[in-house]
Amino acid sequence: MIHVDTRQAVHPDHARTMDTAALRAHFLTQGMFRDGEIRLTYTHYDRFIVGGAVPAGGHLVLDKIAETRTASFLERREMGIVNIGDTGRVQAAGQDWDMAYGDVLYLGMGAGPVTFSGAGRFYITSCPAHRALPSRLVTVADAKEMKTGATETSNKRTIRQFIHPLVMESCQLVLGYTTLEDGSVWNTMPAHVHDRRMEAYLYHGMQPQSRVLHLMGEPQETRHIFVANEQAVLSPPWSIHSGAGIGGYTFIWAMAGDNVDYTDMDFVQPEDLR
Ligand SMILES: O=C(O)C(=O)C[C@H](O)C(=O)CO
Ligand SMILES: [Zn+2]
Repeated sequence: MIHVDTRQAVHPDHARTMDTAALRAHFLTQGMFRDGEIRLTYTHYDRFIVGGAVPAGGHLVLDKIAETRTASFLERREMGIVNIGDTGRVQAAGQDWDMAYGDVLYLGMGAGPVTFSGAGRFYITSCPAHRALPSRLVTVADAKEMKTGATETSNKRTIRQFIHPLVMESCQLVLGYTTLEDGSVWNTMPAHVHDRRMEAYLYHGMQPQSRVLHLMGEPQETRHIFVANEQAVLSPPWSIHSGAGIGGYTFIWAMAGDNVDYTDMDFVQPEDLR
């Protein structure tokens, strides 16, 4: 079963008038990981798709969805998959990849139907592509690792870049994940925006009772969303995306837009946030 939820793009003037329920309805995705289901959210920000596939020992096939009106999902799209569960298998274009926890699989445009199996919990990201590039499994050992932040500022963390120009080629998709050190709570502080690219944050590895207070909005009109384990926030190009957690967490960041330059960020210092 494939379920798709569509989110329209929201103007920042509209977003600043929203109450909590409206902010959550437009920018938070919940319940993506359900046994035996593929559940996707299609956002009109850069036509990005996020979702989950949990085969739970069976097989799930992502072949096509009505929303793209294409013969197959990947006909004009590329995909990045992260396994946040136990070992599972992905098959596409006549190839099989066994994915351990934390592995990332890039599937190029035209790879055809995608089959998920095993004990994996697969986080799916996808955006339009303009040419077919080779599919590739990127393991944790292949990723580019960056240590950043400090204990004194409660934001010491490791950023791992997987679908990134320093590691491999993609059309629009840039993806990796960031893990907080014990005792550090803040991600992406100082905050930034990048009007050239939208971004999505999937938070995982959290205790069920834990929450991340995710900050969004224009830098001088910030809002917050309380996020639970395995929920994602869609970050419009005009929005900061930053958060502080109660307890440890990892978040998968994925983006698409005009460039694949990870360093293209307009920083906003804490004293300039409102
Ligand atoms: O911890 C961080 O800082 C991040 O992971 C930042 C994201 O990668 C990001 O926002 C990239 O644009
Ligand atoms: Zn960003």
